[in-house]
Amino acid sequence: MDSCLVAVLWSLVPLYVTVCVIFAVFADADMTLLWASVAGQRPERKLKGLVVWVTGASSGIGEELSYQLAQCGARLILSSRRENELQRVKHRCLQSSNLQDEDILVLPLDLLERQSHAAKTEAVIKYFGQIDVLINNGGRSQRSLFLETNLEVYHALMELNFLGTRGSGSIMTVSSVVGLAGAPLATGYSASKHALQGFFNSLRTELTDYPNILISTVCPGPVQSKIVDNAFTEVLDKPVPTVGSQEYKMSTRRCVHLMLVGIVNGIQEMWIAQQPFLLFYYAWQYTPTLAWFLTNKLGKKRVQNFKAGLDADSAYFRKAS
Ligand SMILES: NC(=O)c1ccc[n+]([C@@H]2O[C@H](COP(=O)([O-])OP(=O)(O)OC[C@H]3O[C@@H](n4cnc5c(N)ncnc54)[C@H](O)[C@@H]3O)[C@@H](O)[C@H]2O)c1
Repeated sequence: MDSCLVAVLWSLVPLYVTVCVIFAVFADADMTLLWASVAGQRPERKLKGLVVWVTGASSGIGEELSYQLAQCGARLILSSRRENELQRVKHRCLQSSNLQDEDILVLPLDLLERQSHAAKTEAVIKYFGQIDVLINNGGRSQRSLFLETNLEVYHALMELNFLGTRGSGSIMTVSSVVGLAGAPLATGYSASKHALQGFFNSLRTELTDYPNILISTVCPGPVQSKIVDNAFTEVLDKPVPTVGSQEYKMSTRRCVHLMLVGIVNGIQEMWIAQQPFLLFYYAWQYTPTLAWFLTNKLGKKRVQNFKAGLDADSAYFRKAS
């Protein structure tokens, strides 16, 4: 190789190392999504007037999605099981945006009652005449050890997170980091998210003749929400005994902003997480042996903490006492 070219390449090494260090410390999403958030289409320009259906709109990520979509001028269908909570979210959407009452349809829906979904969809089409974006966000997590968990819990997780989430149209589906990797205490949850990834990754390719249909999958790491309060345990309807502070997790606002950037820029898979979780995604993708080493080390602590009665999430990096 020409010695001049070698010298130029060597001179670029510090720049490359600096970029990598900055990414490793500050990045909270994959590079495509971060680039789109800096140089891509703006959600407030692209979402105005679109009809967007959000499931799981009564709390956490879905609630924040509703507020940011309303501020972008999207017309909304808000769905989850509790109508009073949806009315509360609608009220706040109207207060914080220029939308009118008729721009937001509150449509209570149980994702487990699949026989009702066709009628609900017809109701939306009758009301708005179209659905531009469906955001499959509703779901529940899990905090229990496989050996202690009833089969009904696994059935419920697949019914809700996977089967309750199928649909048609332009679809954004909220998966998880555990849709790409595994995590102890979440065997059924992780399986349901892997099923989602497999289903939508296959469907996306089947629909390549329809380039206007975007099938997009979001894989968030830990995000502030009610997810731990609402998680399944080893027995159906038994609440999680210890829910620690969620404050160390990524803010819901930031996660949702990146999700909207992703959808308006046509990004098919989005990784959204603070460090060190984001680096973990890359480790799983490019260095599985290292990823397994880390998973086994951290996962062991997570199980020990859980068995000691600590909140498995906030105690993740602490030793059981
Ligand atoms: N918060 C996180 O750390 C995190 C990380 C990765 C993925 N996710 C995913 O994000 C999505 C939203 O979760 P969240 O963190 O906002 O939790 P959350 O518990 O605050 O919100 C979940 C929403 O889903 C709804 N829901 C649950 N069961 C339902 C049912 N049977 N029918 C209709 N609606 C139902 C709830 O009412 C609520 O509105 C979920 O799919 C979750 O798996 C969350």
